[in-house]
Amino acid sequence: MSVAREIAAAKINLALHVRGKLPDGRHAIETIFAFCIDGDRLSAEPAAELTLGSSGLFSPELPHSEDNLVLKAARALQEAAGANSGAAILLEKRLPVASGIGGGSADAAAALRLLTSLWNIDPAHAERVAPALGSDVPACLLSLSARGEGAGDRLQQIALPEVSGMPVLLVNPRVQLSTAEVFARWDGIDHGPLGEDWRHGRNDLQPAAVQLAPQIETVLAWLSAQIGATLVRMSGSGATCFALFDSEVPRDRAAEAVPREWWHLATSLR
Ligand SMILES: C[C@@](CO)(OP(=O)(O)O)[C@H](O)COP(=O)(O)OP(=O)(O)OC[C@H]1O[C@@H](n2ccc(N)nc2=O)[C@H](O)[C@@H]1O
Ligand SMILES: Nc1ncnc2c1ncn2[C@@H]1O[C@H](COP(=O)(O)OP(=O)(O)O)[C@@H](O)[C@H]1O
Repeated sequence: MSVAREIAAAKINLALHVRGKLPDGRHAIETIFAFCIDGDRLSAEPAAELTLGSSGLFSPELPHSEDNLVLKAARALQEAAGANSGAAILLEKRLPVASGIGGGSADAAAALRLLTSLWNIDPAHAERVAPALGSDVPACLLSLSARGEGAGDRLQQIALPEVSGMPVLLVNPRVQLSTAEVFARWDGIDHGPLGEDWRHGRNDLQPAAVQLAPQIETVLAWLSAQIGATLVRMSGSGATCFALFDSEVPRDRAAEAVPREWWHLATSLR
């Protein structure tokens, strides 16, 4: 039987500026999305019903399968396309849950791509259902570098030759942070737009995330002290932080030295 496979690529926000509030209560952001070559892994094969199984280090931390964004995405797509086929989906959960690197959004987007191909339906259905599944889902559906505005779902694809293929180290102090709680603690001050060069940008959610998880400052300081780290920042609403490197050797050396109680992933950007 044919098995379809997809990577739910880990997302990082190279910069994330919060500019204000939107009428729907969410926040207006300006961000640069970049994607790693690694992430969660999804596979699916045709079946009469829609089912989800999971494996992987972070599988025990996933919500009950009906609340899982993978099944929510699958049901939304089924409805939009009027498809009555099912699928047996498997999720290998390798990325920490609620960690600022896409997580559920990347899985939902990967499920949309996977089922679009398995059910042989128009990809426009996936694009239509993506925004309601989460502000980050349209970016994750694309999984290519992009500038995001609005709630993060108004996208403009951009080439980022300066980081394409660049080695990156992701580190999480093993604390889950709720995106809603972090946004709720944003100081309400517009610290200015994200200009042309994201390297001069910031992550405006960092102070709010640090209030909830002070360990983030320890991770940022640790990454900044690593030889060869050229830029260190927190991703999304945290608590995962990343360091960019010019080559793999110093990234791997840093990866080997990551304290054992933290999670890390040595990878590179697409
Ligand atoms: C902060 C970002 C940056 O890329 O990433 P993560 O930390 O989740 O990875 C995203 O904007 C997160 O997108 P996503 O994870 O899809 O969030 P959603 O499910 O849409 O929203 C969860 C909650 O976060 C808040 N939220 C989200 C997006 C936004 N622009 N403003 C908000 O205030 C709202 O309280 C919302 O109810
Ligand atoms: N497949 C999934 N992977 C991770 N989280 C999921 C998944 N499905 C649902 N969730 C829920 O979504 C929340 C993670 O969302 P969010 O905080 O936006 O994560 P992140 O910051 O990693 O993007 C978690 O609280 C989790 O309960």
